[in-house]
Amino acid sequence: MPLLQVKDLTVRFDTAGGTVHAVSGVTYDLEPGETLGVVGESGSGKSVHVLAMLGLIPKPPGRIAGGQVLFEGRDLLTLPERELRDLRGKKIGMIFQDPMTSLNPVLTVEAQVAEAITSHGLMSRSAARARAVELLDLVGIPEPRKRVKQFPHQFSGGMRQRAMIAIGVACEPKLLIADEATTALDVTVQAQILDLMKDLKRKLSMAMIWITHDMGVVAGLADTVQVMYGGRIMERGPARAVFNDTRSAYTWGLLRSLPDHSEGRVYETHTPGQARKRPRLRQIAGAPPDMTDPPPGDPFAPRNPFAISGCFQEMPPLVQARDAAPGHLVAAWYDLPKALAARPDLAGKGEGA
Ligand SMILES: Nc1ncnc2c1ncn2[C@@H]1O[C@H](COP(=O)(O)OP(=O)(O)OP(=O)(O)O)[C@@H](O)[C@H]1O
Repeated sequence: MPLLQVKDLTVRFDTAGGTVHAVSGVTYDLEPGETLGVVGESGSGKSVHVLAMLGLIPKPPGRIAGGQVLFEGRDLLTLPERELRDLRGKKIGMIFQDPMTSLNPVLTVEAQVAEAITSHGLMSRSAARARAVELLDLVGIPEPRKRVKQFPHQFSGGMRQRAMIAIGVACEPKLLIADEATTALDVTVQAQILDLMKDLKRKLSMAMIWITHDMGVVAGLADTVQVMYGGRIMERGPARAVFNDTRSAYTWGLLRSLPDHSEGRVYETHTPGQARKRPRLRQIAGAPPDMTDPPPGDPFAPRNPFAISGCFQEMPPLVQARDAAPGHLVAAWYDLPKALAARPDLAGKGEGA
């Protein structure tokens, strides 16, 4: 049985400027131990979709307009707040970049890690303090016995993020959700944290949802990649399939606009028949959509060089892509491999478009 089943999750924000269609009909399953990378530009609904399932969106202006989120078979959207609060941090760990939910500057790291455990009644205070040292060791903080007595300002940015991860995994959750958890870190530290996460995933056999705007970050970490745009899933599938046999023009655009530091990572950005050499970096032309009362159709259509007339009329369903790996889904009226074959100027061999 899947650990998490998200069914038709739809979230709206009722604002003075109109209704924001933040998340529309998001549907997917997450298996125990699976790592899902959720990727998309700012405003694509990545954060809101997880905040909504955890009962953390402000209501109002937010509201769940439909759907179910089954975690171990129980619908999180109808769970009493007290039970949901207990689940958060215990069975579902969270690491957010948001400073509001990050470390408390006036408490020692020990107090904060121990609190994450004792607040769920899992251990006595003294046992939790001993566990805090083990957890710092687990996340690769040197001299954990000494470090645990220190305050967050005595830690470097990377070490602080490791401490946040220690808190996120303190109760050995079944699911860890990380939202832009490495975005503020420099590239070297980011790579170290990603290695740590791969290691932890194995040791704790937990499932992960890793949210990022950077395709490069999920390469090598995620089993499954889910690309979101305009509050919808545009493409989803085994990571290798999404990177190497891309079917959504939006994913293709994201892969072409990877920053320089992603060069040399483990994936190749090509579709069959395309040159293997990475094209020169190009931003996706155009601006993200205004999600207030969006027009019908595929939200990416106005920015999509391969859009056909149907893209402007009706949102395509998310379905198995033709001749693709099992479970490789795409929402597109156009056929990207064919469209790229017909537009060698866009497929690119390192020349600018
Ligand atoms: N409190 C709010 N009131 C109104 N609109 C909101 C609110 N929170 C989020 N939204 C809107 O919901 C949409 C989805 O936002 P979301 O934060 O999920 O995007 P994201 O893909 O996670 O981007 P980012 O990485 O910038 O957080 C956006 O259009 C955003 O403006």
